[in-house]
Amino acid sequence: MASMMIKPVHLRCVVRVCRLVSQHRTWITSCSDRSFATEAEKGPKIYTKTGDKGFSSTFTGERRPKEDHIFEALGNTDELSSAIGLAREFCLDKGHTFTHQLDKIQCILQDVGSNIATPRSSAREAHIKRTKFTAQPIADLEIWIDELTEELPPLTNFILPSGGKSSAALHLARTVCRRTERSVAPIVRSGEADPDVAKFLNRLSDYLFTVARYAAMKEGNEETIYKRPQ
Ligand SMILES: Nc1ncnc2c1ncn2[C@@H]1O[C@H](COP(=O)(O)OP(=O)(O)OP(=O)(O)O)[C@@H](O)[C@H]1O
Repeated sequence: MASMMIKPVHLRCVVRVCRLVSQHRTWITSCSDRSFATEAEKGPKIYTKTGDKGFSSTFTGERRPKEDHIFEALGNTDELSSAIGLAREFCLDKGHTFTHQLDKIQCILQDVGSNIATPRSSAREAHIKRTKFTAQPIADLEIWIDELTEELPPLTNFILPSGGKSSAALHLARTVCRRTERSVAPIVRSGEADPDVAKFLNRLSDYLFTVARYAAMKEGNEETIYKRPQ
């Protein structure tokens, strides 16, 4: 989860590093051997050990157990972005033209994480302003779904996740998206996260289904059709 968002602890580290830099500035500028990097030059360590006892922090500074529904949803969002990242690599290998959409979605998922990590009940006005989730990404997904669907043959059968590596990886990302949606739903229902986050995830699984079919079609791969076993 370290790459998921800028944590409060990172902000604290930035402050600490700035202080260290100013304390050591005289030494740094007078040092002739620049290959001897100070802690301040290297930046804060990725591990703070503050999570070792099974508790972690929300963006609002609350300490909660790691099995809390907030961290569950954050973990799922992180996994979703990773699944899309892997699918994107397969799609890039095949020269697909929609990979910029996957890039954008991965960035939006960072915003989804920030919104989830900021429970409204403990958030100050500044937190809410900074982590507000807008409706625009939902509209973007709808435009992309409609454009891709126009090129696809109509769906007449149940299809199974298949159709080549790009397509199958996009289907896998779709299923992680649905798990993410399931874990976010109770958080939104309790008023702790923005309802547009849930809408975005709901639309994203439709987008991933559509783009998976599109990838299979563009690569000339057959999708496996469900057949009732005889
Ligand atoms: N297991 C987890 N799953 C999902 N989200 C997590 C998990 N652990 C922490 N988080 C969230 O992700 C942020 C970054 O994770 P990180 O692993 O750096 O936290 P930590 O375990 O509390 O700290 P550290 O790893 O430095 O001891 C945390 O501030 C918290 O909001």
